[in-house]
Parts: sequence; structure tokens; C-alpha cells
Amino acid sequence: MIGVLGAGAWGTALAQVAAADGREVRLWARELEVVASINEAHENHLFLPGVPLAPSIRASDDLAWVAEADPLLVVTPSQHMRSVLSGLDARQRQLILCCKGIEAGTMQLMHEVAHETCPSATIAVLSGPTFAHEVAKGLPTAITLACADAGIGRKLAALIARPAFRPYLATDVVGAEIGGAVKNVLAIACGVVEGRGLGQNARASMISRGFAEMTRFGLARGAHAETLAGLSGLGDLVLTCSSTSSRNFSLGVGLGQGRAAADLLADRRTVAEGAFTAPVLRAAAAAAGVDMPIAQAVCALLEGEATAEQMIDALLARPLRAEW
Ligand SMILES: NC(=O)C1=CN([C@@H]2O[C@H](COP(=O)(O)OP(=O)(O)OC[C@H]3O[C@@H](n4cnc5c(N)ncnc54)[C@H](O)[C@@H]3O)[C@@H](O)[C@H]2O)C=CC1
Ligand SMILES: O=C(CO)COP(=O)(O)O
Repeated sequence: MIGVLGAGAWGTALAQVAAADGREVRLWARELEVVASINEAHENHLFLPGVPLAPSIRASDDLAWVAEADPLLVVTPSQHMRSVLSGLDARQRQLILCCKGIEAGTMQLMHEVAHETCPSATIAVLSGPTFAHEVAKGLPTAITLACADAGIGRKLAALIARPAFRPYLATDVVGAEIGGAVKNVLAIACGVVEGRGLGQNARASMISRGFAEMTRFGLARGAHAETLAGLSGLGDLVLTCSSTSSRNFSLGVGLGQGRAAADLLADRRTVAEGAFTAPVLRAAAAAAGVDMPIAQAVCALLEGEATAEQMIDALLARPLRAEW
């Protein structure tokens, strides 16, 4: 039996993948309306409307009941992962972390937070170019499954692989997490390019120079270059920087059109992780002595320290330098 913690769009889509072979899946939802919607209508009206869900997915707001399952896919927003995992009992279990971010305050990656909150758990990371609505419809998707213990990684990959859902194995947990966290911030920058109508050349440049930043930061934190160039890094960067299906890209489009971050973020029920990751990434990059001008510019824009026009002008005015 597989458990899923978090019934947003991605947790629901992953529950659907896990249930594709008729397996029982327990899904923890925070909202009672989501529990009722999944159990009664077999649909998540709030976070993944329009996708019929497998009847073997059963939802509950009872964390202990869901946590009887093993492994547990952890699919909460990054900033709430600690509080949700803190509610688990201390038994030994396998956690597959699926959220993309860095914790504010501690500057910890998700596996570091999970190690602190669940010291006896085995930890893997699942991350890649995976829009939830496409995965839920069964469209072909490849993803990185990273686990420091390659044997456990292989077993978990076999457990969640489906004909159209293909995990690739890695042991570089740090690289898989940094790719997923940093690309969200870069997607906001690409959205700004789109919102200001600056063209495809500018967006491709932003993706390439953003990838250079992701690589510099990742290597400084111990990631492997190959992981950053793979599905969880470059793959997800390209996806998220190219589509209004991305919440982060769409946030950037709004910022590029001159709207204020506070207005764009107010009252939204879905999560644009890049808005939370940007300030902690700026601090983490400074602490690691890594230059991340695009991430810094996104942060300045979100915090109202610069307009979108000033952000782009400042990036274009940087001194000429070697590409690598
Ligand atoms: N939507 C997607 O296509 C993908 C999302 N992800 C990642 O999955 C994670 C979850 O995102 P989505 O499923 O898209 O969420 P969502 O944006 O669809 O829904 C918001 C989620 O946040 C939860 N939430 C709100 N306040 C909370 C709190 N105080 N404590 C715990 N949970 C709270 C809600 O219950 C809901 O599950 C994020 O880290 C995201 O980056 C990863 C890959 C794809
Ligand atoms: O992580 C994602 C796709 O891999 C989803 O991106 P957004 O959170 O920007 O919608």
C-alpha cells in the first residue's frame, strides 16, 4: 500500500499513478472538501479538476491512517513539509520527497528537513519535468528518482514505474533537490521576459544563463553536474520556463506586466514555490559565495526592490564575462 501526504495537484496526480495497477492508495488531504470530493466523486475538484480518479484512491484528513502505508510520497508545499512530517510517528519508513523548494529560515533542502523530523526514515527524492495535469492523464513522463542507497532506489523505482511513467535512477539527492528548487525561481524570470514581450531569444538566454547559475550553486552544495543536466535540473527548467501551465512562469508573466507580487500571490490556493524559494536562495547563494544574478533579480522584483523594467535593464548592463 502506498501513501501520499498532500492532495494538491501533484499529490493527486501521483496517487493516480500509484493506483494505476489497482493498488490501494491512501491520500492525506488537509481540506475536508478535498477528502469528500475524492471519496465521493473520485475527483479532486479543488486542485485537479476534470480528472477522473481511480476508485482505489481513498482520501482522509487523518495523517496516522495514511501513514500506515509504506512508502509515503511527501507532496506538501516545501514550507509546510516540516510541520506535516512532525506529525508522523517515529517508526522506520520510506519517504519519497516530491516537493521542490528550500526551507526558509534554516536554508535546508527537503531531505535535510526530513532527516531532522524523521531520523529513522529512508529518504528518496522524486523530481523532474512533470506537470501534474499531464501525468494524471497518463501522458508519457520521465522523472529522476534519487536515493543515496542505490538498491533501495531501484526497489522504489520499480514500485512507482508505470508504462507511461518512467523513473531514472540517481544517487545524488542534493542535485535532484537543487534542480527542482532553483528552476522555480528561474521560471519566474522567464515569465517576466514573456510578460514584457522581450522575445524568444531573451527567454532562451535566460534559460541558459539560469542553468549556469543552477550549476554553480549546485556544485558549491555538492551536487553532481550530471544530475543538474538531467531530468530534475535542465529538463524541469526547460519545461517550467516555457509554459503558462507553470504557476511560477505565470507569476513571472504577471510581474512582467507590472502587477505587484503581493496582489498576484494574495488569496491563491495553489503554490508558486519560486516566490518562497527566491529569498532563501539569495541568502544561501551569498552564504556559499556563489554569484546568482538572475535569482537575485527575481528576489528584488518579488520584494519590490526593483521594477520588472529595472530588473531586465540591470541584467543587461552587467559587465561582459566568459560564458563558463
Ligand atoms: N503541480 C505540479 O505540476 C507539480 C508540483 N510539484 C511540487 O509539489 C508540491 C505541492 O504542490 P501542488 O501539489 O502543485 O500543490 P497545489 O498548488 O496544487 O495545492 C496546494 C497544496 O498546499 C497545501 N497546503 C496549503 N497550506 C498548507 C499547510 N499549512 N500545510 C500543509 N499543506 C498545505 C494544500 O493542502 C494543497 O495540497 C510543491 O512543492 C510543488 O513544487 C512538483 C511537480 C509538479
Ligand atoms: O514543477 C513543476 C513541473 O515539473 C510544476 O511547475 P509549477 O510549480 O511552476 O507549476
